Amino acid sequence: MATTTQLDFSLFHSANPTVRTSFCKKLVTTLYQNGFARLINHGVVPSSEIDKAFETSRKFFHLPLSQKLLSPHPASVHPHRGYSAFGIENVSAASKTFESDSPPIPMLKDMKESYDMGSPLDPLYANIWPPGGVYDDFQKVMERFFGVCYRAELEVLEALEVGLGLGLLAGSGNGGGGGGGLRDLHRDGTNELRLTHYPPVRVGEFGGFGFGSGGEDDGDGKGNEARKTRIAAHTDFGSVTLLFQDSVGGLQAALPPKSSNFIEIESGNPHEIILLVGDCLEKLTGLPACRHRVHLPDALKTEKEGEEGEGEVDARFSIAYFGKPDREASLRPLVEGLVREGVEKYMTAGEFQEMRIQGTY
Ligand SMILES: O=C(O)CCC(=O)C(=O)O
Ligand SMILES: [Fe+2]
Repeated sequence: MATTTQLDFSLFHSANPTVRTSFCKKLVTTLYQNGFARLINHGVVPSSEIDKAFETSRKFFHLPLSQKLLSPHPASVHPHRGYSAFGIENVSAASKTFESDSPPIPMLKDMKESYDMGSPLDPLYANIWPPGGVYDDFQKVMERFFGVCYRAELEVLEALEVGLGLGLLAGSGNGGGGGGGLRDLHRDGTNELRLTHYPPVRVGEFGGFGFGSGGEDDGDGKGNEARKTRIAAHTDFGSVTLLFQDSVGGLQAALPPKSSNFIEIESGNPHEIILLVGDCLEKLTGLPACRHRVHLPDALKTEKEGEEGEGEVDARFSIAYFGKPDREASLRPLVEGLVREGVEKYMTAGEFQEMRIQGTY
């Protein structure tokens, strides 16, 4: 199994400026090389809050389907809020419509159910909570966790500013003058949080391992019914994703970042923050967006030598916090070398996200 390095985020809080700066540079180098980083000792999202969020998520998904459907994700793409039952969202469909330099992504059905929420202060979209009596603590716990993650996001963005040498003119934004900090573009907190539950599944149901009728890498788009995964390969739309996972495994990232070679991002423990570079951060800084998926864990791949892949992969729970630039923020690169000559107007983050989300459902 590949091993991916953990970075000690407590060094960012060091009183010694040299230690702090060198940590930030290491973070940036790691993200340039991998598109993701594993942060430990961060303290910024307390372990007790993470445990509580996972416990709440488990309780929510264990409710009867009829109860979960009382806070349904609308049939349209907006608002991206509420509960999506097993088989509703198909991430590879969205990824296919997006023009990128990544290899084409064959159609795979996602085996998951999820619950999405946004900022309680979002002026555009309200959250869709379970009605009274269904799960009364849910909203309180999730809103609190959302706030904690936003504070963590701002710290991560600050570390990136230091590591990239940005933000020297912090406060100026990036409205054409250049040189503003990343945090200036993330003031509204119009971010999203997603709880995901991947039910237990037989090993043989996964596509792409030479049994069943999978075959993820042939990409002919046929026989979709048989091609299943937990979540198909994609990049996240925003700037930084803070991901928390349990110990089941199967989260995989393309390494090198734009390739189709996937390595497993091991589950250290649920308190680790897995930091993924998203599309907007790539546009702003040139750090490569992390193409990732959740598939058959490496530890179970030996089963492909077995009879019919009859073993079972445990249920998996994850929590993803998607930090995004403000809707009005321009995606003009903050790194001057990336600014394209002749381009006068860059898309706003809101316009870009809209383009990406169309086709997800
Ligand atoms: O479940 C995971 O670990 C990843 C989820 C994910 O990539 C997403 O929801 O965008
Ligand atoms: Fe993702």
